[in-house]
Amino acid sequence: MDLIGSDLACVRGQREIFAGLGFRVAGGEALLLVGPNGAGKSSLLRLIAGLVRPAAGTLVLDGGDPELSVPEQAHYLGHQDALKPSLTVTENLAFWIDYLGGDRGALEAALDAVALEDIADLPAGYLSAGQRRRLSIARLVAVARPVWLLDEPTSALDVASQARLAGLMQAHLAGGGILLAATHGPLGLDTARELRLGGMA
Ligand SMILES: Nc1ncnc2c1ncn2[C@@H]1O[C@H](COP(=O)(O)OP(=O)(O)OP(=O)(O)O)[C@@H](O)[C@H]1O
Repeated sequence: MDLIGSDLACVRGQREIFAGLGFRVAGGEALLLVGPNGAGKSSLLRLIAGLVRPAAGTLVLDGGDPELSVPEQAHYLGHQDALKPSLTVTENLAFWIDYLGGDRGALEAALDAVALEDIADLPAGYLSAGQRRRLSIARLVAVARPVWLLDEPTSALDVASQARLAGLMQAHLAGGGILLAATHGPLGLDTARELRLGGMA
């Protein structure tokens, strides 16, 4: 399986963020999007996730499910945690599993994977920033999708949680998954390639 972007261009607010951008990421590979603030790392992830329309270019998941779009085969972890504060940890994850067409039987193991099982009954509104992020990460574990799009996934995570996330990313790659992550620092992946985006500092 290969995620292939060709000649992609992105325009936001009538300003060209990037143009002529190409990349290919194979199953089992990670591509780190690096570059200064405003370079377009988040924009590229949002474009692949189907949240921003490309001004030009094509994006295909070669070897993916031809019945599904690229966004339907991708998990997008953005800056917003997309949780309902009045619902518990378990209820939030159950919502996401249903929404993403997953199996609720995967819920408990996913909470364990992000070490939230002890606060499973707490409303999400009471969670710390790092706990909220871990709950968002749990949906990637609960519902299998071949492409992970992660925007600064370690933000708010403590050292133990960063190591746990690194383990989850490595397992995803070992299973043939594709990973693209925007980051300003190391993510604990030894073999990741980098795509450097330009732009204003
Ligand atoms: N909705 C929007 N409307 C107009 N311009 C936008 C919009 N969203 C982002 N931009 C602009 O697009 C450019 C790229 O932003 P983006 O968030 O993709 O950068 P980034 O590389 O992820 O930056 P950072 O490292 O700060 O997260 C910035 O100049 C930003 O101001």
